[in-house]
Amino acid sequence: VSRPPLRAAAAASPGFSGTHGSFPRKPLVVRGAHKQRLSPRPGKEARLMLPLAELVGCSCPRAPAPPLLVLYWYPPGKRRKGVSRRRQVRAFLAESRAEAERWAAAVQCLLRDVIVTSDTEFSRRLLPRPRRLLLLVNPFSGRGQAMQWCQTQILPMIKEANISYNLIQTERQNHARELIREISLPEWDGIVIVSGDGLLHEVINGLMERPDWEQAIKIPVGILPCGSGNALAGSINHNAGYDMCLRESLLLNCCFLLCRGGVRPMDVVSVTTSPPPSSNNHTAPPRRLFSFLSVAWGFVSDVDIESERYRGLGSARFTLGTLVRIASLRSYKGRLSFLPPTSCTSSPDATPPPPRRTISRSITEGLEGLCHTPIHRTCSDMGISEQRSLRLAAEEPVWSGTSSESNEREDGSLGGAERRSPTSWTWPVSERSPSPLLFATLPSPTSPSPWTKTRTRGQGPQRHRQFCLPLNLPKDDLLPPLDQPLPTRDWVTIEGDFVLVLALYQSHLGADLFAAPQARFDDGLIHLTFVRAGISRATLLRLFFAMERGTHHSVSSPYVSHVTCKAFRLQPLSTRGTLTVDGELVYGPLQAQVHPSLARLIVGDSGSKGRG
Ligand SMILES: Nc1ncnc2c1ncn2[C@@H]1O[C@H](COP(=O)(O)OP(=O)(O)OP(=O)(O)O)[C@@H](O)[C@H]1O
Repeated sequence: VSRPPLRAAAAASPGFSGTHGSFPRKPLVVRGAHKQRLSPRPGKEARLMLPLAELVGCSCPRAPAPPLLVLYWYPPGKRRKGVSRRRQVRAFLAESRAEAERWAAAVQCLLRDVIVTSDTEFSRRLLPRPRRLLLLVNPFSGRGQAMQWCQTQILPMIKEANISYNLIQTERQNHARELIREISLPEWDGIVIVSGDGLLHEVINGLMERPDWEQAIKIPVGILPCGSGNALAGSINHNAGYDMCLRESLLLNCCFLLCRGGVRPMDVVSVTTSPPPSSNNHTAPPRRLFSFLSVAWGFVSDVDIESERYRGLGSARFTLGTLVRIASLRSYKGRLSFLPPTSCTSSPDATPPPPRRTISRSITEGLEGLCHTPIHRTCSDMGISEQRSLRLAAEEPVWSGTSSESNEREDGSLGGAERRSPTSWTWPVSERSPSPLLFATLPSPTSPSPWTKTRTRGQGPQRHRQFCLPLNLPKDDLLPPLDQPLPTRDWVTIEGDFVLVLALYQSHLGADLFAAPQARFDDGLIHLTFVRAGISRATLLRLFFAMERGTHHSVSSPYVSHVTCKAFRLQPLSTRGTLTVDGELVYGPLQAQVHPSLARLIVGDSGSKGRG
């Protein structure tokens, strides 16, 4: 197309289709752009609608290129479910460079939600500054394709969306966590991990370990899935209304949503775990961490940890791990207590309650009477201080995007060394303690070579070393301390042999495991599924197959229960079975409470078929 529609750009926004009211200054709601051939070809439609919801960005190539407006579209694949989006580039020749730039400004205003009216004069001045993202890449996540996918899929799309970025490869376990504790956050509009869910767990905990955690945890976080489970990415994909998909298709969907940039509140669950049994220090206090995904005990966590050895299979490792574990089905003795949502009143943290009475009714009897939720009987400038956790920038590749700079700072105000040195536990004497920080354990600094795939995941807190938690962290006001009994009122307790206990707060447990269909990012609920010993292998298998479609709540079994709660406590009563938080190994007993909407998640905008 060689002349209009670009020629018409001087007027309001011709060429864009949308709705607006009769009052001329009412904000326009623009749905897309019409493309029309000046000389229609026989058999082809002259007019084509390019929906704004599929547009990622635009550019105007500099001279000596002709005055072009280039639009980047990523329409979803249509032929088969789960087929990747396809990149489409459409270039339009304008009459002058100024006109092309005015069109580019108009497109970007619409993409960045700048309010426009029918008499808006589009120009670059209306635009907010480009977004700046910090990308943290775990090169060993999943099948080790994260860097390759960065180059082939992620970075090109991010550049097309006019987003600037810095990219850092993590070198070892807890690298991202240390980095996040120290960077200057105002430099960034978001922190995006290019990895599996484990790296986001580090980022959330790094944010909560900062003295300024209250602001820090509000920085939007995003995920570009390169792991083998990709639970959060599956939830984001589902939330956008897209069909379930895996691998590159899922990555492209998530990258597209990231470029669109809408943010939603996300619940965070505070989890208090026990020190490792091997810990020499018997007086070691419980460890507190923050979780965005799940707590799992028994079957699910065993599969997660044991299937590490099949990592080369990608997400199929969980299928194989599930089959292996079903073949040698185990049960685990324990006690599970939970607080249903209707009965939440604050705060047992004053005087400890009298000893708890275990509810000894059969599980379905007892729970159906007590629970609100029906039990389905049927079943830096990174701002990084120069400590910067031990040689970050010098040795690892750091790429800068369109307008970002590598602006490392000299000031080490949050100096990590003092915080890393203590080797014993110290609790503040009182709330008025001069130190704003409390020392706790953190995984050992011993770092495996970044270039060998020695994954420390799953080796547990034995490797932990010291880290600091701010004193003013949000209180778990529904829970007494871990070593004290729970209130008798309102709590439901089940004791016996379990096959699994799964507490989930996202809709997906893996990209293809729709394990909590009712869950929303900010519903303020923990979705608990527990399966008691006695279930047959066939029913368990059916349960997992049904989970792929989210229909497992209709699998009929008296051994399977689904409830929601605000807090729970889990006490393993035998040494069997692993316990994981967001896929990372921890030790029980543990307890957890949801903190609604504490964090913010990049989920894409309403331009996609958003849910809720
Ligand atoms: N360079 C690295 N070398 C070794 N471990 C790393 C490195 N970078 C990060 N890690 C650790 O690897 C752990 C697992 O990473 P992550 O969950 O992101 O990927 P994954 O395990 O492949 O994904 P999934 O959980 O979906 O299987 C993280 O907890 C992180 O601490």
